[in-house]
Amino acid sequence: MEERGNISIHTENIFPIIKKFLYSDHEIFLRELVSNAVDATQKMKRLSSIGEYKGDLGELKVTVKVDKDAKTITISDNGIGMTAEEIKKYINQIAFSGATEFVERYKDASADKDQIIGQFGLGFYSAFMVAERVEIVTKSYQEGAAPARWECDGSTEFTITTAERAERGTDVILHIAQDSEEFLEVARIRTILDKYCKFLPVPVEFEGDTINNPNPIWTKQPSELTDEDYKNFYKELYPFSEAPLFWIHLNVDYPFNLTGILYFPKLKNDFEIQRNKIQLYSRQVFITDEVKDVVPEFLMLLHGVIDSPDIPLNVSRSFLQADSNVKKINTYITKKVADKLNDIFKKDRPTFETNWEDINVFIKYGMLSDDKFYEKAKDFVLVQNTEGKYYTLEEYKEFTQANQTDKNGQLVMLYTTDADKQHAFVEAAQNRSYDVLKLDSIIDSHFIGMLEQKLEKTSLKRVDSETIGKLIEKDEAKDSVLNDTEKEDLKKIYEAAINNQNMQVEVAPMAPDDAPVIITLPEFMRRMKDMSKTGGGGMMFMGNMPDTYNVTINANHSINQRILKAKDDNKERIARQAFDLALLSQNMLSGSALTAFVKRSVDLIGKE
Ligand SMILES: Nc1ncnc2c1ncn2[C@@H]1O[C@H](COP(=O)(O)OP(=O)(O)OP(=O)(O)O)[C@@H](O)[C@H]1O
Repeated sequence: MEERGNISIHTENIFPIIKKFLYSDHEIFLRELVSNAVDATQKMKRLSSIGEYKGDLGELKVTVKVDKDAKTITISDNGIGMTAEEIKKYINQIAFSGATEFVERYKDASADKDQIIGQFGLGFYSAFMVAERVEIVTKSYQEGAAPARWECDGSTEFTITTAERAERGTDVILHIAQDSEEFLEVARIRTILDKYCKFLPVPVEFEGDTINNPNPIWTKQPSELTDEDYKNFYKELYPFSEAPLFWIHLNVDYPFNLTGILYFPKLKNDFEIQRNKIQLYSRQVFITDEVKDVVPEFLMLLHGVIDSPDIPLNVSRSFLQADSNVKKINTYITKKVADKLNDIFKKDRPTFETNWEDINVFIKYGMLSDDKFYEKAKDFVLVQNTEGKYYTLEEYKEFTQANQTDKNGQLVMLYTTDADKQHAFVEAAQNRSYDVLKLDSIIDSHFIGMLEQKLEKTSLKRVDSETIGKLIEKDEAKDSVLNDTEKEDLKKIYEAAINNQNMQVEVAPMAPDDAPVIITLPEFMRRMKDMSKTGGGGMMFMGNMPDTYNVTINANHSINQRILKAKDDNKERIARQAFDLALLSQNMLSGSALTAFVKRSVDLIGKE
C-alpha cells in the first residue's frame, strides 16, 4: 500500500515561518515529541485499567536515540500506536491545525510575538524546526492492526505506506537538517532532556540511562513523605544550594488543579539573584521557570515546583494575567504561604525567630506588595530591638506604650539603621529607658513607611533624627540655666565657630549630663534623600541637595556655661572643639577638619 496525499491547510507553506520564528526555542521539539510518546504510554495504561485492553502492558517506557552517522534522532515508545487512518486523522489534521493556528496568531499584528513563540506548544510539527524529513513507524495496540509508515519532508505532501513492525508502539524518526546538526550531539540532547523531561511520569531512557524521576514527590500525598524526602528533592532541584528553611506542599483539585512544593530558601540580602527558581510544570512536563504571572511577585523569592494542567500555556502573557484560573492560583498560593508562616509562628516561635533573618525580607516584601498578605502577616511579622529580642507589632506596642507616648498621644517607636554608628544616640535613648529597634535591611525604609500608614497613632523615628528631648516630646518643660541674652550670645559664638550654612544652630535646655552639642538630621529630610536615592516619588532633586543638619547646643551643660565666661579669643576655640567632638561621635569628622581637631586637642592638653 502506498498513499500520497496533500495536507490540507489554509496557509501556504508554514514550515519556513515555524523555522524562522521559533529560532530561539528550537530545542522544545524534543519536549513535544517525548511528551507525545509519554502520553501514548499513559493512554495505554488507562485502556488497560478500564479493561479496554486485556493484553500484557509490559514495561511502559520511552527511548531516545541519537545516530550521528545516519543523522537521525529517534523517539520510541510502546504506547497505543496508530493505525494508518489514525495517522491521517491525528497527524495530518489535528497536529496540523495547531501549527496553522500558530501561524494565524503570529500574523496578528497586535499579538505579543515573543510570548507566542515562548509559550506555544507546537506539538508534533515542531519536529520540522530541526528535521528536513520526518518518519513515523507505528503499530496500533488494536488486535490485527497493520503497522504503518508516514513520511513527510516538510512540504505539505506526505506518504503513508505499510511498514514492518512487530511490537505495539511508535517510532518518530527525525532526519536532522544540516543547520540543526548541533542536536546530534549526545551532550546537547542530554541537557535538553534534563531540562524538560526530568520528571515525566514514565521512564525515559537515553544512552542506557533512565534520565528522569517518574514519581517526583509533589505527586504524592504529604502524609507519605518525611522531612528527608523534601530535603532530598530540594537537592535534586538545586544541587548547589544550601538546605531550605521549610516548605509548603500545595495540593488542590477544585476549582482548579494544582500540586507543587514551595521551599523557603536561605535568602539573606541577595534576593535579586535568586529569582526564577520556581519551575512550572504541566502534568510533569517542564514548561518554564518564568512564573511571573502565575505566582505573585513577592513569592518569586521562593523555590520549588508548581504543576498545573489548568494554566493556559499556549496564550500570550496579557491573556494569562486576565485568566481567572491564574488569578485564583495567585490568591491560593498567597493564602497557603501566609497560613504556613502563621502555623510555624504559632507552633514553634523559637524556630520562627531563628529564621527571621532569612525570611524577614520575604515577609516584608509580601506585606508591602499585597494587602491580603499584609492582613495575615501583621500578626506574625517581627521587629527586633538592639538587645536582640523579638516582638510582634502588638507586643511591641504594649511594651513601649507607657514610656514612649508623646504629649499628643502619639506612640513613637525609635529605630537605628546602624547601632555602631549611631551608638551615642542609642545610648542616650536607653538612658531614658526608651527601647530602640534594629531596622537595617534594604527593605526596612519601605517597611517603616508602611507601618506608619497602617498603625494608628504611631510614628517611627530614627534615634539620631532629633535630640533626645525632642524625639519623644513630653510635657515636662526643662529649665534653662542661661537667660535669653546668654543663649543668643552662645548661639552666635557657635555659628561663628562652625561657619557652615548647612548647620542650623539652636540653643536648648537639656539634662546637664546630655552631650554639650548634638548634631541631628531630621527624619523628614533623611527619608526624602533616601527616597531620591532609590529613585522613588519624584524626589530626584533632593539627592543633589546638601544635608541640612540641626545642631543643638545644650544650654545646661557646664562646657557651654564655661564658653560664655571664657576670654574672647578662647570662646570660639572651645565651641569648635565641642562641635568637632559631636561630629566625631557620629563619624562625620574627616579631612582637614579632623587634622585641625587633632592639633587643637594636642594644644589644649599641652596647656594644662
Ligand atoms: N507517539 C505517539 N503515539 C501515538 N499517538 C501520537 C504520538 N504522537 C502524536 N500522536 C497523536 O497525534 C496527535 C497530535 O499530536 P500533537 O503533538 O501535534 O498534538 P497534541 O499532543 O494533541 O497537543 P500538544 O500541542 O499539546 O502537543 C496527538 O493528539 C496523538 O493522538
